[in-house]
Amino acid sequence: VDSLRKEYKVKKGGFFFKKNRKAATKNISFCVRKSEVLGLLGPNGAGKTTSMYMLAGEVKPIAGEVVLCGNVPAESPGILGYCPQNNSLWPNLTVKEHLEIYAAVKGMKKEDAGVAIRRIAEALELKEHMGKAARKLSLGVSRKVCFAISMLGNPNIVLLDEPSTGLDPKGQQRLWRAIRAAFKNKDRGAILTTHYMEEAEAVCDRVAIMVYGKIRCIGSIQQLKSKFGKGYLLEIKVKESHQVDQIHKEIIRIFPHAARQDRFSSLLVYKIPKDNVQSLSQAFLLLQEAKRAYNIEEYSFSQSTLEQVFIELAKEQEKEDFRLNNTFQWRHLRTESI
Ligand SMILES: Nc1ncnc2c1ncn2[C@@H]1O[C@H](COP(=O)(O)OP(=O)(O)OP(=O)(O)O)[C@@H](O)[C@H]1O
Repeated sequence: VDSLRKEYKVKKGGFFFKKNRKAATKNISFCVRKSEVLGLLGPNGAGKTTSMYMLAGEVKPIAGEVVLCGNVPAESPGILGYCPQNNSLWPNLTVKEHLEIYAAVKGMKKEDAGVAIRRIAEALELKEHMGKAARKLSLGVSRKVCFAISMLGNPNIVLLDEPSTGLDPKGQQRLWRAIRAAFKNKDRGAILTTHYMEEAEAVCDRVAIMVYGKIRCIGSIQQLKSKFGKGYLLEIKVKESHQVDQIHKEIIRIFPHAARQDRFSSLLVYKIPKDNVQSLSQAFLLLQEAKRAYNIEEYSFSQSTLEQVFIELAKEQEKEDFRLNNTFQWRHLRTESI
């Protein structure tokens, strides 16, 4: 994906903005490797769905280029599978009919289609729903059907726009297993948008975080945590509450800029800035010594979670929204006063 840009016309309060176009994606570029699931994360309005629409060919970009498998046309059968955010199913057709129609559209032979449909129905626990009309399906089952349709015919590239929305935890786990199995060590790749950090951690090999129409960062989850995580989280479970003050002093001695977060009599929680930790082995050595010296029940010392990284980066979009909204109100007021 090379420098993909999309702008929409903006209309607010019944009239157009002075600059009446808003960029939903600002020249985004990235690539998806074979056997990789690339996660596209971002706050609401960051431009994920617009990106998916452009990749699927539903929306025309104003600039940029998408190259699929060495520039094979997207409409070639077997190239692209797409699970859009909305469950676009025919209300009166059954699940089986949906799968058979899409298999035929994708050019699958009838025997191959039968085998593939049985296999995917089993993997996603869809068997008992095969004869039901789409309008009678729950949101979660409809979602699974859309995913199944996108995977039919083993496409080389699959676009999954929030595939697990509406699924219960067990259904999510099943779907994640199916996604992993479909792409791991296979000659194909996927782009998956999600609001669930757990989903990104479970299925994505790399993650791109979009903020305000731009790809703010891209890399493996570990790389993003190391680069954008603000530090570490230390949680200490205290056995003898009279020792809290001494333990606190010891923690400040080990990590001089540790910031205490919560105040419970038996739990101490600290945020530790990165530069207070020269080496992880040294930090664990000192914490082990403190554990023995103060009879600490247990402690955990962990890196920022993907969620914390996401929240930090998403703040940039909030700031930008605030700035734009205020500019707009100011213009609005001026227009009204004229
Ligand atoms: N048809 C449209 N007309 C005008 N503006 C649009 C249109 N579709 C999207 N936008 C705007 O483009 C920006 C990106 O929207 P998009 O739906 O791609 O974000 P998103 O990251 O998918 O959000 P969400 O997580 O809520 O699905 C937003 O500011 C949105 O308001």
